[in-house]
Amino acid sequence: MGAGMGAGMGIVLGPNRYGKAESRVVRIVRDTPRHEIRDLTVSSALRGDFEAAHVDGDQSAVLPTDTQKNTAFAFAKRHGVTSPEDYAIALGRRLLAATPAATGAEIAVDEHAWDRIAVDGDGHDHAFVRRGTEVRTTGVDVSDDGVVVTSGLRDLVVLKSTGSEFKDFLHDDYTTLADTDDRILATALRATWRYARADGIDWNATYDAVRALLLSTFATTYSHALQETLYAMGRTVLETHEEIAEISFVAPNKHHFLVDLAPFGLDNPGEVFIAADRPYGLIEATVTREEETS
Ligand SMILES: O=c1[nH]c(=O)c2[nH]c(=O)[nH]c2[nH]1
Repeated sequence: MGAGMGAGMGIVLGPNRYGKAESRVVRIVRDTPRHEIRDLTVSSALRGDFEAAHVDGDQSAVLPTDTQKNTAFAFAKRHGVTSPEDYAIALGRRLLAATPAATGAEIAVDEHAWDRIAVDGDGHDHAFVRRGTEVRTTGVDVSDDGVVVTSGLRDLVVLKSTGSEFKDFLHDDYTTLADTDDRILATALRATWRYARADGIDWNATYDAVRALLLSTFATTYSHALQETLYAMGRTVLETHEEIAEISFVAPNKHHFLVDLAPFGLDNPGEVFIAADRPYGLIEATVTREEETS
């Protein structure tokens, strides 16, 4: 009963809980060249006797939601993520133990599944494709001039956990970004390619072949920038498919920021990242044949 609130009016605090929702925790295991990825959305909530925080504005029993978030990232390193269940139990126990007023800690973990990109029949060591997000697209223009087919895909989400750098870029007074020799490169690719003709094309086989080329080129090309990766993918497609006149890309740079775990006595050599939602870089490029531009 909240003595300090609604005194005499019969108003009391009902059920309540609080926590940090949807921390995007990405854990890379990189003890060997064959990396593993666990990609989690983690939410925590504490329940218990937090009446004083609501009724009296007294935060002394409240473990901040910011601390709950920090613990989620630190535990991705300290405890590791062998399964969402094991990680969630460890995190829940820790938050409960750290908060005397809590009687329960609820942890929800969504795991986003990644498959290794297949290159020559083998799963790549550090390049991954997100399971089940992509959409195949096509648009056709039919007129007296003929039929123009532009096909493609969107939301092909790919990530490489090494083999990507970004440095020696232009600096001005507002530049704060540090050079990096090793970063996560990830994007939700949108690619559209225009066919040079509409006759005699095996649409399904071509789609499968282009998709496979995009993936294998992403996986095997060392990246100096997303721009270079897009150009490499486009060039390979045009070199391999004479029936394709031009290919265009729209690629959000899905930033993964290394989490500073030093305050918790933990190093973080490229293992625990926060997957940022927005803002994101947006890189767009068309790769075409010389005759198309003249
Ligand atoms: O691949 C990249 N291209 C950029 O143009 C850019 N800009 C930036 O801040 N990071 C990156 N990464």
